[in-house]
Amino acid sequence: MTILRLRGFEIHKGLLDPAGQRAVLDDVRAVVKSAPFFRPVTPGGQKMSVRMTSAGKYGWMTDSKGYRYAEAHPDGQVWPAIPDRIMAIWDQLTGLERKPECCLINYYAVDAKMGMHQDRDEADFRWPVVSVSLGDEALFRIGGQKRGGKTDSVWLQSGDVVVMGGEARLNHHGVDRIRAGSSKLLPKGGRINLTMRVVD
Ligand SMILES: O=C(O)CCC(=O)C(=O)O
Ligand SMILES: [Fe+2]
Repeated sequence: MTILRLRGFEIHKGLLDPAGQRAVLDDVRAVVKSAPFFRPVTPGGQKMSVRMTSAGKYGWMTDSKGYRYAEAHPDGQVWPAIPDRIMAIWDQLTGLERKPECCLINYYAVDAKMGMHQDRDEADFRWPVVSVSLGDEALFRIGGQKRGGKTDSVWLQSGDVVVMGGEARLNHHGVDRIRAGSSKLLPKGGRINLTMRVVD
């Protein structure tokens, strides 16, 4: 197993083997059954291209009222628990007693992307963010703590897991594009990304 370090992010290449990816995908499907994907709208009124849902005490969401963590899905139901197998990835890579209270699930159709941003709606940036890639490859761009400036890009493949922590916790990052047809994991193509965060 190789670990790449890029701008302070740790990229664990192929942490999940194909069987592990399928098992995590089954867990994601169970979450999505009770908390269906929705299409979030930015505070500025733009529909995001990704579809989202969450597991855990909190879900991350955005609408006209702003970016925030919410204790209920837009349909009013509480979020399902973070599946054990997904939590185990957090345990393996961070070794922390503290557990994430949110696992955000993003679905990228092949034409979806995510603009450069920081993950900064959490209370304490000393806790890392752990990000799992499933399905088609994504061109992931990493910058610094300030907007603009130099960036580096890397293709994330199914089974890769990124740890965004330490000095790099507030580095800007985004997804420029998805490489259609690059994985057979999702029958209809596209990509799923899971990000685990400590919220409170
Ligand atoms: O899809 C990814 O790899 C990153 C997702 C992300 O940055 C986020 O949800 O905050
Ligand atoms: Fe992010």
